[in-house]
Amino acid sequence: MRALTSPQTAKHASWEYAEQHHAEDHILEAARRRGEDLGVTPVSEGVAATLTVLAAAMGARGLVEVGTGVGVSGLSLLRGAAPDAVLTSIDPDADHLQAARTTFKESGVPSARTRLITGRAEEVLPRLTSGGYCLVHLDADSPELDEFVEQGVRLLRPGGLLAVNDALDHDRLPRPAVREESTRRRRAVERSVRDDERLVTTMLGTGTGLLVAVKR
Ligand SMILES: C[S@@+](CC[C@H](N)C(=O)[O-])C[C@H]1O[C@@H](n2cnc3c(N)ncnc32)[C@H](O)[C@@H]1O
Repeated sequence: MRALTSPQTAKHASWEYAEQHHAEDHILEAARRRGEDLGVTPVSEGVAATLTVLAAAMGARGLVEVGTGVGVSGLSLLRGAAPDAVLTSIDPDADHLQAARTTFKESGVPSARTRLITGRAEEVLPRLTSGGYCLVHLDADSPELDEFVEQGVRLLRPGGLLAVNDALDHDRLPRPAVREESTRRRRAVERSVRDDERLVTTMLGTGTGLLVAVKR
């Protein structure tokens, strides 16, 4: 009997189903609408849910994020983290940070649990304490992505977790013919994380790829 759907179509349907496994509440929906207004693409629903689960599994207390955006990923991290966890999140765009503040406020996150820093990660990350954090999330496309990864590993305590969103560069990374700068950058990051003996890593297919690594 002929298959009704191609393997690719079936695979895509499974991915879409998995993305929506966790229905989002009205607070994250409102944050996503603010993202549309500002031209910010928040992490996907599947990535948001994965970040919550990872933060919960670790009982994360100190978290660092590059690319606050409208706060979808930040709130998702805090929802999984320990009740006294503090999220340090960095973004150079004041409008994005304001939108994220609204997201945190609407969710009832006390302001003491977020440290929102207006700045570029390449300037801010080197000032943060080595080994002082449980989880580092990177979600900003930058020519300095490899440096953010190196800084992220430096910031993690042993057992800490690094997560890099959009690690498959909008699904372009698996196509060898694609040689966009952003794709090359992510290929290099994937290789360096995989080859780094300090790390245990895997690539999750959620969203457009979530590269995760634990520091030994
Ligand atoms: C894809 S959005 C982040 C979305 C956010 N994680 C969320 O879920 O709402 C990328 C963000 O990275 C910020 N960004 C760009 N360059 C940056 C840099 N060098 N350091 C820190 N953030 C940067 C942008 O201003 C933008 O808000």
